[in-house]
This record gives sequence, structure tokens and C-alpha cells, in this order.
Amino acid sequence: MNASGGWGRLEHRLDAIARRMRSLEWGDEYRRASFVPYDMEPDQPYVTVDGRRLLMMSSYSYLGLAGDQRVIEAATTAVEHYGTGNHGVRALAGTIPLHEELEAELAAFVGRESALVFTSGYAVNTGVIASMFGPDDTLLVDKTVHASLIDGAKLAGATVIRWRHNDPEHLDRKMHEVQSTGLRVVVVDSVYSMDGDIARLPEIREVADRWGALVMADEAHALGVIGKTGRGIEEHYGRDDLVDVKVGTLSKGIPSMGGWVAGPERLMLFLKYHARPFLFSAALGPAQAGAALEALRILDQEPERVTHIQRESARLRSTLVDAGIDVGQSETAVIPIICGSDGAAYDYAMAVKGAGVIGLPVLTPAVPNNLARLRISVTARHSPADVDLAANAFRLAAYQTHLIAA
Ligand SMILES: Cc1ncc(COP(=O)(O)O)c(C=O)c1O
Repeated sequence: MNASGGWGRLEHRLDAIARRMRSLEWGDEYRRASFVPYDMEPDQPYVTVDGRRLLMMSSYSYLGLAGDQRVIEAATTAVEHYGTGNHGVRALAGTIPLHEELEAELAAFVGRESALVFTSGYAVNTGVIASMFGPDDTLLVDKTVHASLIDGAKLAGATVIRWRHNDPEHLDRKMHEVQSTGLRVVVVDSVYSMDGDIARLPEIREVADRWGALVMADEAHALGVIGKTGRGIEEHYGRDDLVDVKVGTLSKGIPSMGGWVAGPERLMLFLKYHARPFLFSAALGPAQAGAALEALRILDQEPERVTHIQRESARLRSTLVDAGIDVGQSETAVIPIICGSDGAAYDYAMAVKGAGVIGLPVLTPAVPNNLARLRISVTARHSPADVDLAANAFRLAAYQTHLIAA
């Protein structure tokens, strides 16, 4: 290959990006730590890594349903009945009854008239935003919303204004900066994936209403996690009027793949014909649809899973805080352990692993400089004894790595 041609210039660009990632080179040991493959043990939440049995504390499977026999059977039945793929987009031979059942039950579960499922949460966020909004519109996004929402705004060609994380007063100030007369859309994550705090939605809604803005909330880390029965942010605040467009994923609490959007029937009809990832990409596979539907039904029938997550995560958080460990603003199953530099987070993760627990580091640029952390989450599969074991490991490793004073 000619190094002075296109490939050489690409190499140059990759080098520049690697340098921007500060201390680290591509694929160094810090970053490799996040890509370690885990073998699932039948007695989840334990995993095997390099022949060692370790307690997994960084799973997104909040409801503990990954590996649930009922969910596996539903996926298997769907494959036996419909095959392994849908071989078409939803509008052209790709729709199976499971999609429509899943959409109807999701809509009912999150308290909306109608819902649509896509093949990922990323596809929902980019597709919904890019089809609904355009260059005249302004998206006012919390500074830490998920990247897929920002990508959607870029695709829409809309103006993006970022406001300080979870700060409704700052949002109000930013409203003054909007120049165009198009739509204003306030975008939040219901639960922030790296901090575990909950959007201050009643106050945010108030600001939005004052300015005639729509509110869109991403429930990816909220479904099955917050609200008494896991219905997400509106149930958490005991309101049903906080969100105009709800979106979410089927790959976290719901142990499948796919994403969803819920709202008025008219909006879903519009999205069916305008959201490009829905219209121009193959439909959600039968196994994924079957698994998601079964898991949603289990969530509906077993709200004690949600209670368990909330009780045990509160207990873990208070043990860590009592030990002097910084867990930021966490108030959900997602608990960050803030370490500082990328190196500090890596050393801490290794010490935690030495104590028998997996807590995966999240490094820059995924989080701001000097706020590298371990991202911990409590699931319905963690028994109180597992949580105690994890708390001890986090405490011990914090002493060993001088994260807290002995
Ligand atoms: C808040 C949030 N939204 C959307 C997504 C994307 O969902 P998916 O993985 O289904 O594409 C994620 C997943 O990482 C997420 O954390």
C-alpha cells in the first residue's frame, strides 16, 4: 500500500486521535481490560475469566433475566416457528405477529398509546430524531446524554445546544440562546448510564412548558430499574405527563437486542414511513422479539425484581459511602466508583479483580478528564450475600490502591 496515498493519510489521522486520547496508545492494556471475554456460569452473576470464578458487578442485565429459562424457551420457540431471521424490512414481508404483540405490550407497559420496535436502541435514537426534526429545529440536550441521541441530532441537521448536566436552571438560560423559530426539543436520559442519577424531570418539564418545547426521554437504564414496578421515570415521579416521546432499548433490563419508541398513535404511523432505520433495515429477529416479549411479561408479573434491585443497590451505595468511597450522584442500580485518572481506575479495577470481583473501568474519553471510574451495577441476580462480598472487595481494593486512607 502506498504510505503517501490515502492509506498513509488515514494512518496519520489514527495517530493523531490516539495522541488526543492522552496517556494511552491504541489497544494498550488499560483499554484491553474492558474487552475481556467472560464465560457465563450457570449460577449467574458469577463468570469465569482465565479459569477463575469471579462475581460480575458490571452487567447491564439489571433484571437478572439473561439466561432465564423462560426467556430462552420463548426465543427458541420463536426460532422454531419463524426461523432465524425475518428476511425483510418491516414494510416488506418482515413483520411477524411477535413484533406487533411486543409493540402493543410495550406501549401498555410504559403508558403510551402506541410503540414501535427497531433493531437497536441506537437505531431508534438516530432514526426517530433524524426523521422528526430538521435544520430549523433546536435540540437542547443534557451534556451527558447518550451518544446516539447526539448522532440523531447531527443527522437531522438540527442546532444542538448542550446544557449543564441535570440543571433545569441552566436549561432555562440556554433557552434564551435559541435563535430559530422551529421546534425546541429537550432531550434527557431518564437514568444517566455513567453516573446513575435520575433526570430532574418535573422541573425540566416546567422549563420546557414555559418555552413551548417537547421533551424526549431515553429510558434505556430506567425500564425495569426505577418506578415502583419498573415502568421508568414517569412512575418514579408519580406523573404521566412528563415525557412526549419515550425511547429505550431491549438490551439492558430486557435481555435481548432491539430498541423501542412509544408515544401517540399518529407519531408511530409517521415513524413507520419516515424513520429510515425502521424503513430501510431488516426487522428485529424472531429470537430477539420472542425473548423481549417474554422478559417484558416477567417484569410485569414479578415487580419484586425491581424492589430487589432498588433495595440492594441502596444498601451497596450506603456501604461504599460510609467507607469514604466517591459514588458521585448515583441514586439507582448504576453506581460509579470515581477514581480520577485512567491509571487510577485501571489499578483499582485490577485490585478489585484480585479480590474476586469484576468491576469494569470506564476511561476517557467516555467520561471527562480525571473522572475515570468503575461502573458498577446491581442486578436482580445479586443476592444480599453477593452484594456484601462485592462491598468488601471494593473496600479492600480502595485501601490497597490508596483510593481511601487506611
Ligand atoms: C442511554 C442509552 N441509550 C441508547 C443506547 C443504545 O442502545 P443499543 O445498545 O440497544 O443500541 C444505550 C446503550 O448503550 C444507552 O446506554
